[in-house]
Amino acid sequence: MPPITLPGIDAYAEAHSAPDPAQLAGVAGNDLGMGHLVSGQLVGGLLRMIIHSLQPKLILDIGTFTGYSALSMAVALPEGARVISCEIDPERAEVARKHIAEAGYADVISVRVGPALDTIAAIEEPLDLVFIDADKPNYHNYYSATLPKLAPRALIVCDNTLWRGEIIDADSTDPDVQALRRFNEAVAADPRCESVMLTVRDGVTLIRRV
Ligand SMILES: C[S@@+](CC[C@H](N)C(=O)[O-])C[C@H]1O[C@@H](n2cnc3c(N)ncnc32)[C@H](O)[C@@H]1O
Repeated sequence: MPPITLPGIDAYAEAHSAPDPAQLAGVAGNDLGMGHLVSGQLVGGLLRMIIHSLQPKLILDIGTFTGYSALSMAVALPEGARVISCEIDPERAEVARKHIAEAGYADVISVRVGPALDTIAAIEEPLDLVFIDADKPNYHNYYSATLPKLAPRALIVCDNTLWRGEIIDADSTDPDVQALRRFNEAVAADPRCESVMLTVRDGVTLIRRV
């Protein structure tokens, strides 16, 4: 993925940030030949910083893929806390379950196979942290479905909200760009929340309910 920052800046930031925890070795999507889909070291580190402060009990990870984001967060969780991770593709879910079991987190992370919106609808406990990183046309649906379920100090973290910088290309006809643009505009205009869009890697938006 081409960076949205100056050439070399992401590599510099990665070199001067905590490395991926050892439990993530081999989880970065390469076994499925799609390493570019994982959220990566900087986003994983940002999520762990949030978790250390927030001390969440329940995290929702929307978009499991190989389990990289779920494991990135699980390693920082306090005792007794859990991650529910949503994946529509059964093959990817199996790969993720294998990685999660090998890392010793099978009791902490539950991978739910099926459309994430169905998984979200079945969750009754308050969500302390939500990481949205699945199909872009559903970002607004994931936001709408999780907002009413948030615990008082919860955060929603959304990946890829600047989409390789193409988000500001007014001529883009890419359906993902158009969906992300509609999502970004809706969040910025929603009086129920406060948000900040960070130019980290591919764009990361943090949202809290006010
Ligand atoms: C970008 S990848 C997730 C990467 C992961 N969060 C990480 O950091 O390693 C997006 C994943 O969302 C899954 N996905 C797409 N549509 C979905 C849906 N409707 N419900 C659940 N998962 C979905 C895809 O199969 C894919 O594995």
